[in-house]
Amino acid sequence: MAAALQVLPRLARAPLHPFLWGGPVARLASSMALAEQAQQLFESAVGAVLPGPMLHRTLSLDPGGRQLKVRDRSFQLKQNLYLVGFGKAVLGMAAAAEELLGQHLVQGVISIPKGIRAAMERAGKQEMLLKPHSRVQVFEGAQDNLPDRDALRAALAIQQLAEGLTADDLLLVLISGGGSALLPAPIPPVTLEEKQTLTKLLAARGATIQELNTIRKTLSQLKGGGLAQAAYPAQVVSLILSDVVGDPVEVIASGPTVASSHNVQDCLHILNRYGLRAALPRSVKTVLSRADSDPHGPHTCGHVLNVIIGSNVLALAEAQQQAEALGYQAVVLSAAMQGDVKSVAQFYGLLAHVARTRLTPFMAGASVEEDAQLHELAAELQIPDLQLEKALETMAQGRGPVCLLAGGEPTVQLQGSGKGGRNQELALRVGAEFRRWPLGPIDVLFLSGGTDGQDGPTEAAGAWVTPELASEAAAEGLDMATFLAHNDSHTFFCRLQGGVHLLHTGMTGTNVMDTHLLFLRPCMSIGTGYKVPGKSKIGELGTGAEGLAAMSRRDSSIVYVIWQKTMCSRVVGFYLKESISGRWICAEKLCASGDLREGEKEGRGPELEPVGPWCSLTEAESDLLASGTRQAPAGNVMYEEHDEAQAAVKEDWFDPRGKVSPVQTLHLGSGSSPSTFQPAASTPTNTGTCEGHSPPMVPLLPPSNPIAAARSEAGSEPWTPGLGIHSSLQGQAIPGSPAPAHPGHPQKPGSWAGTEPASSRPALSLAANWPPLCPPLLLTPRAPEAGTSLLLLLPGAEKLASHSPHLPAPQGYSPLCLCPQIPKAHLSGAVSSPEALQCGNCPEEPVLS
Ligand SMILES: Nc1ncnc2c1ncn2[C@@H]1O[C@H](COP(=O)(O)OP(=O)(O)OP(=O)(O)O)[C@@H](O)[C@H]1O
Ligand SMILES: O=C(O)[C@H](O)CO
Repeated sequence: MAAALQVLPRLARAPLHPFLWGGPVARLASSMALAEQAQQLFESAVGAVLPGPMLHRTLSLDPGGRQLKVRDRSFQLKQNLYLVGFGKAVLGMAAAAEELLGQHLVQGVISIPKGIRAAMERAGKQEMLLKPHSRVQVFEGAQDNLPDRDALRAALAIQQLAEGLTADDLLLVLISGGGSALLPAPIPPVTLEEKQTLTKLLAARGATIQELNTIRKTLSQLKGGGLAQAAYPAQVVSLILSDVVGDPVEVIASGPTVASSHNVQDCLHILNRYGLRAALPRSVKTVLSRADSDPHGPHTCGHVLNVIIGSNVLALAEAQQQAEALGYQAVVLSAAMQGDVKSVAQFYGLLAHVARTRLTPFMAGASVEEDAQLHELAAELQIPDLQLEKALETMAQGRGPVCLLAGGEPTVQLQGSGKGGRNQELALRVGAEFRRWPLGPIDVLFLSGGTDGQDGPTEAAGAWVTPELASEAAAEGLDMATFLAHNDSHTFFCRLQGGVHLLHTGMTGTNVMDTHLLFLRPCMSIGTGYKVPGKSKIGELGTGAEGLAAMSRRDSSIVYVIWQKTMCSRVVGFYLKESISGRWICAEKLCASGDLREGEKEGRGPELEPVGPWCSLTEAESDLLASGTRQAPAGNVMYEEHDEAQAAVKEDWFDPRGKVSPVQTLHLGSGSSPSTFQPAASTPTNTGTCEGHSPPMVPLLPPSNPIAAARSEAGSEPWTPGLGIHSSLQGQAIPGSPAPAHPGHPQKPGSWAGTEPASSRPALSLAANWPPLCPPLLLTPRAPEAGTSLLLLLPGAEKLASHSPHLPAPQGYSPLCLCPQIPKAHLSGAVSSPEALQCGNCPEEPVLS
């Protein structure tokens, strides 16, 4: 006991890590499923970069309508305005330009992706469509983003228009991503087919867009400044929506109005790198051999103004704002995510793992090596603006759920002939990475989507995954590795659960690269269970109510803490912790949906909708958790084998309510401290759907885990922690009086009446009056004797704050001495605050007597 005496004051003073979920979490609690939130954020990102608004921000007419203003430059208008455009966002850009400048426009030609007009019409996006008798001629082509005959016809029409201009004319060039494929004009004798083959090969071998477009420019009449040269001596104003990291105007759509700074040596170098030099068609060799003597020199572009009107930075900023409004700590990791898709996936997988340990510091952390590995990976990816430290710091602040956002364009090296896209492949790879790293009781979701709405040659914009992906796939007999080996991510996601993981937006009419969203949401609720000696299985598993009842019985000796991993109301995994030894037991597939229906029959109150599949511990997680159960500490009854624990748990009775976030979680009431807290008159009820649900409960154990600290410092285990007080006891009679029927819950006869040890009484009494969802943690000595004090760790205001935006900033847990001299009256039903449990002589810091 002496050791404990030394520990306690320290415990009391320990700067407990606040686990704060601020006010906005209440909004988060509107309980949209994570996937819905992810899709909503993705859509908001896309919405922020729609072409019309961006064009209007850059262009204006002077009041007299004589001058066109482009940022701070002015151009004279005198029936001299022409327009050309090419790219995935150009239809909307042209519509906005026509809206503004229609009366001045003499003629226009645009080249846009096949089907985009019909898609916009179907979606009712009038603002993206040209007027019925528009002066702008539209060509649709480049099916699946590959240059074709239609695109070639468009390119020729654009070239013709440009070549016909005079020094009095002004050519407005609208450029966006996808422009290269939509403006193919190979230099003879290179044919369209030869150019197509070469670019396809380069892309498939993982060439970056910079490399790809260096080659394209050299083989094209219009790229690399060729269009500007064709329009000379007319004035040229290019409005560019960037889809390339860093917004390099010479790369976007292969820079048709920017002089190329590359030479033939650069091209040969690239072709060598991808093993394509030897097999080059003769025509390509011919053009390359002529290229250096006929460059599109810089002098040809002095008449050009190139202006970037938008990029994915804008999209990320909007999504960040939306994420914050949903209650997330949102950090933009980078707007320049690039590199091989495998490395990028590894980065996100490891980041989620490291992040998890920062968000749930009371659990085993990532090792120093893993941290270093993450930084190494980041360095290898050479992401110029990566905000990794900021992201990690944000998590370590423990202010609740985190959303990391990134933009960019990783590269895929095609090995197979499957159907997929960069985003779906990345998502699938990240899903596979999640399996490698134990993520613990935390909701994780990764989404990758192309802002153009079309990922590779597929109908989908991208996909989202969670750590459950591997088990979900296995349940449907889908082998992720095989699909990855064939670059068949789209087929994989189509087959998995009827395609629910796919992101479908249809063509968006814009294009600013890809968006990656990584959501990390601590999502545990907690309960206690117990082991009755002499029985071969866990007696009951459930919420704190059952745990308390169990602890109040002399014959129960071990409290288990059950972490439930939930996504919305759906429980996807369970973790049991033997709370004295701190060892984990994995309770995979703790229950099946059939059990729930069983519970329903028995009328045990609000039920979850059965929503399998139920378990999702990855193999790695299971192994890790199960391995902790092998060495049971002496004196504790432990399951030796993971399987046995699982079997026991499965057989057993449990209360499905324990698997749902409690119902009383939103707008619970207000008050400046636990003692003045006023529960709201009514609380939302569990409808069994996502609506009206709270965020999952916050953990009962304080994040910095004083128990572990006590244990390691004391070198012994004097405490029985984990006796949580659960809100479901609220309003119940306290021990000593006849046990009331728990609403919707069959009371076990005699489970707590009169048999509880003295040490449990304050907790039970307090529980009877404690505001919901404010469960204190009671530490009782292992062998409570008369006259023993207890240590009560009160979550205090912080827990309340997490559920009520009106409450002040939390101060952390406050330890409180509950001394045995508490008037008996206080233990018989009238206790309304922790203070009432003090005798008046209690020292400020708890002391064990
Ligand atoms: N089966 C596949 N699996 C994975 N990625 C693929 C697959 N097929 C094509 N890709 C990748 O998709 C990319 C082309 O996709 P997409 O047409 O969306 O191009 P994009 O880069 O968005 O086009 P742009 O930048 O011109 O707008 C290429 O990088 C290619 O490697
Ligand atoms: O068209 C292209 O070249 C790519 O989308 C990059 O802009």
